[in-house]
Amino acid sequence: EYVKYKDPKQPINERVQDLLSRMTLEEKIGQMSQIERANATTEVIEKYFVGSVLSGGGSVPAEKATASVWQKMITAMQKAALKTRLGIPIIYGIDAVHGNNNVYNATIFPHNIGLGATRDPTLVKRIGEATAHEARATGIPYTFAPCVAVCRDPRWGRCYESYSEDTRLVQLMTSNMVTGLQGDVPAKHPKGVPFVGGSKKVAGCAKHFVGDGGTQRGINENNTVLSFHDLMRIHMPPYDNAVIKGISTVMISYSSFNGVKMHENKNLITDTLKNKMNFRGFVITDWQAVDRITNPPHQHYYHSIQETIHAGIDMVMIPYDYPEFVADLVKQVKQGQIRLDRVNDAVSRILRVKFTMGLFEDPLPDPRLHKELGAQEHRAIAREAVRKSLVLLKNGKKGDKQAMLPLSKKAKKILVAGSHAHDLGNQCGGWTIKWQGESGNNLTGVGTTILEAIKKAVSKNTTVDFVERPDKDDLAKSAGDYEYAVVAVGEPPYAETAGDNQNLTIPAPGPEVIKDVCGLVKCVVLLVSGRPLVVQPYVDYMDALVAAWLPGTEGQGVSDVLFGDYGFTGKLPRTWFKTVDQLPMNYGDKRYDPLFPFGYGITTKAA
Ligand SMILES: OC[C@@H]1[C@@H](O)[C@H](O)[C@@H](O)c2nc(-c3ccccc3)cn21
Repeated sequence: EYVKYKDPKQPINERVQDLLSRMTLEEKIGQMSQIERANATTEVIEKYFVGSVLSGGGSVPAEKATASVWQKMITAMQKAALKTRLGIPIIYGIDAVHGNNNVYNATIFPHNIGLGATRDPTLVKRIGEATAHEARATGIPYTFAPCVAVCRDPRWGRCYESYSEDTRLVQLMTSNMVTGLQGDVPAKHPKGVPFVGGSKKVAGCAKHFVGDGGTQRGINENNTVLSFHDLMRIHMPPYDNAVIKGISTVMISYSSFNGVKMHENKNLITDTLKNKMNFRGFVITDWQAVDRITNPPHQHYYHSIQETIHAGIDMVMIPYDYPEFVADLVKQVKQGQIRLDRVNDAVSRILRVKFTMGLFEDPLPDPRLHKELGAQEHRAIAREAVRKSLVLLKNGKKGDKQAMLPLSKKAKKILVAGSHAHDLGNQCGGWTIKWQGESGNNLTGVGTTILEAIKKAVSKNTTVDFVERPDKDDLAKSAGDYEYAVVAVGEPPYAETAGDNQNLTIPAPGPEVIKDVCGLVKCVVLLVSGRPLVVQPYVDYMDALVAAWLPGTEGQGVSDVLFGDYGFTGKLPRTWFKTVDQLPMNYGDKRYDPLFPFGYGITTKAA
């Protein structure tokens, strides 16, 4: 018999209403549930009418799983969903935040702070497009990106996930990343209605709503204390850009605004984002965030469900305790403690996204896209992004006859030193294969370290010595042999609270390596970090200093610029402080005394 919601020629709102009218309460609440891959068996998907499955950071079907292994897993889950009474497809989500970064052999792009340094919106759009293709290569139609945080304090462990401290720069990059991931919204597309342009694009997620980058002292998930005016001036504008570009989903922040947990902030989620800004996609929680609005977590869980659903949450990321969530929510609706029209609104929004993105017509992964994973053209875009993200902060000492950079490719002998010279894990940072990332070279698959890139760039007659931690006395004997040294040091990989840091010093033995090597050999220091660090005490030792941020797998982007095939064009996306006791200190503050100001960057021409 004719089933309206299955007819793609019907208007989306009519398909939504028709399907909603056929659903039981259990089927509705199943759609509101997002569970973790590890327990998303076909039985669970069928029994709970699960609406969404996610890979938490590092959650993969198998170590070094190929694109086809990913697709097989998702296909099995999807077929289970399609077997349910109404055949509503699941939407599978993952954190593809700098490429499809959980996946072995994926192209790993620079993290957002580096993209902010490029000041190149069309590049960011192309990165979004490439990321969408690499996600679809693994059968994944939904990414929890872009993070549109405006990081106001680099002590925050997630500052590298923020494009900038400057709201307008974040807005510019947000518009372009959303468009790259989801596709260009058609002309006259109504503001706020979600849009995904077909099966090579993915649904995006603007996160973490709102003020995640404004917490006190940068403490992750903590309290953002601001006037409402300043919250709307500094942290809200990127969400308006995302909504205008048809963002499909918005993820709520663990943090609080003036002491109110964002996950139960009805005024901001419903009154502001949904009603005033007309966001028509779905609002999703962060991981176990309903549990975590209380301390200790999961206290009064029954009540927390009521508070968060009433605040405007539509989909709940309940990786493990979905049975309790579903039972509690069904009970509260049946007893009238949670209104059915709130549930209907949530489910309508979820269905609207699934219909819009064509999930009902195209529910299954497309094996023809396997080759998109780690494709050379994506690596070329990533390499371009690395080139444009590098910020040159010093280029020669006072009185030098000539600048230090670009380096000569024809030097007889050079030294490469430091913990970040030959370490892909350090180069990629957090959210890489594993949630926290990991130092070392056996994680990401295809990639080029800074050392490997340097070796490829120099002439075949150049000897390249790599000593990760040179001994000062040994070096003193051989220093004269080296025309110059490249010292790559910085931060180990980290994610979220593990990255919170109140002193922001360069981790040992970085400072010692800088002093030892640069004290004996002309040196350029590459700082590989998720944010500005304390460098003032060491700058005088250096002949040149480059902020490289977290460049990802395409290390040749670094050598391209070091050796002058391309000029330096990057500009600081955030203020470089002198000392941490100045923090928070942002461009535009009355008291502004940086080592290097927001927007600073020495430019050079290609040699
Ligand atoms: O990976 C899903 C989301 C991600 O999109 C969010 O940006 C991030 O805040 C986040 N933290 C956890 C997470 C935190 C602690 C333990 C386990 C998982 C999970 N997630």
